[in-house]
Amino acid sequence: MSTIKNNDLLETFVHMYETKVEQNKTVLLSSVEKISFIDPLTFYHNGYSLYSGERFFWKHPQNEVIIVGLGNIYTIRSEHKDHRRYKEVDDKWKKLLDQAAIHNLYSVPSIGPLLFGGFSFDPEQETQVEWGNFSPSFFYLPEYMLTIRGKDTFLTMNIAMTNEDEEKLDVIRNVMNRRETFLQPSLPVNTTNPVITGIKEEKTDQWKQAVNEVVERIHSNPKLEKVVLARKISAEIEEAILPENVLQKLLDQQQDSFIFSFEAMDDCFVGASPERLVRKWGNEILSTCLAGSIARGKDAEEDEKLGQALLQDQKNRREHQLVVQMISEVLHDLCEKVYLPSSPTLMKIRDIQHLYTPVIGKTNQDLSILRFVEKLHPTPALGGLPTKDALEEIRHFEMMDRGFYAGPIGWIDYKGNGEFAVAIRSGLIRKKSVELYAGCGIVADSDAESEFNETGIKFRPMLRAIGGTLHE
Ligand SMILES: C=C(O[C@H]1C=CC=C(C(=O)O)[C@@H]1O)C(=O)O
Ligand SMILES: [Mg+2]
Repeated sequence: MSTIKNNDLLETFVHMYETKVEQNKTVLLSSVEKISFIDPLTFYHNGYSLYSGERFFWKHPQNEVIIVGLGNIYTIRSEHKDHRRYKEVDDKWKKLLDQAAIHNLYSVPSIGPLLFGGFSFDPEQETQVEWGNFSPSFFYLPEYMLTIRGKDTFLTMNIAMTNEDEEKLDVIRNVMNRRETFLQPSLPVNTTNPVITGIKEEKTDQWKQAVNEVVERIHSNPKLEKVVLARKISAEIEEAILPENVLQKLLDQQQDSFIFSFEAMDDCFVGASPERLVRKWGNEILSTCLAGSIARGKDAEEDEKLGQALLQDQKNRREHQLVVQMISEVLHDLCEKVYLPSSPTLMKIRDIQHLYTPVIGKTNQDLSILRFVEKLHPTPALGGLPTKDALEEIRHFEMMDRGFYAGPIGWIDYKGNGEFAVAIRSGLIRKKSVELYAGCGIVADSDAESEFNETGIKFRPMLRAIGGTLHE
């Protein structure tokens, strides 16, 4: 199946090791092979018994790339609770890459050593128990990684070795031999629905009251323009739910979204987000403004009417415009050229339609994607405007820890290419419970009841994927 013969691969690894090793340092060895196609969810599932709690999944909305990681051979965290967390992750990643020997004959993004993970929405927020397994800035490098790009399938193997590892050849051989286990066509993933024994949401009236209060504060504080408030619902499940089951449903039902999972010990953060924070590919930057929402119609005619109504609705246009303003300012600061359409179009996904404006920039190649993440997060589609004031309102009114919900989630490869989605339409699977999150942009003319309904629609993709419904 693989294009590299095992003996050659072993020799390559040993040679790479010998050229890089220094006393007591971790050496990263990485090799990329082109392999025959394997279904990405099968690969994910094949990693269950050895790597449960250390797997990730990523699918681009147009299937441009699918990346699946198994095993965690190197974790990168930052304890900083401010903007320094982005640079710290970047520095640690570059430092590890300085010690890497990479065998890769293909010049496509998202193969070879690649860091996957994300940042919590608000590092100043105290971590609540449900997010205990997710450090607020948390990335890892997988041992095995499948990348599918168009017709090409690649397998990356990463080995982290220190000079103290005694049986170096054995370490390398073991990693090489194990790879076949993950490339087997396995039994199909069990797709039975979990039995949901209860869905609860605390304090819905209090949430609507908070919307009214935020509206008042926007009226009384001329500086404050927008605050995004989120709700959380918890579903209790009879038996532990497998991330691959949820991913399978999301792949079937949410084809136009980024589909992701990120496992941390017993827990898994999973979602289907329509919103890109930023993509960097060479020196090209793409960010997207997504804010302003309306339901889908029952038929094409009603759908079209609703879409037109959304395009013309002043409240939603304002919600959207504040995001465009912020994202285009950031791109103007960091890019040499910026292309911004003059008005939004519609993005229609299964349950909802949004106002959508892409922003394209050309930057200096040396600028890290994490610099863009730092400057863009949180956009006013998740935080508000001005950012600092909005975050204070969120801390005060939401009374919960968003954890990774609405934070940046994605990947960076060793060449600096990468993509981050905004982790909305998402949930945290924890053994027998799932926490789901959904938010909405509150502006001066928001109405609590319709914001409540809008978040209700935003819960649907994840609720459907775990087999539940929300009775409103
Ligand atoms: C915060 C969320 O959605 C954002 C993205 C698109 C539209 C939004 C809105 O219309 O309010 C939100 O800003 C969420 O889904 O949890
Ligand atoms: Mg909205």
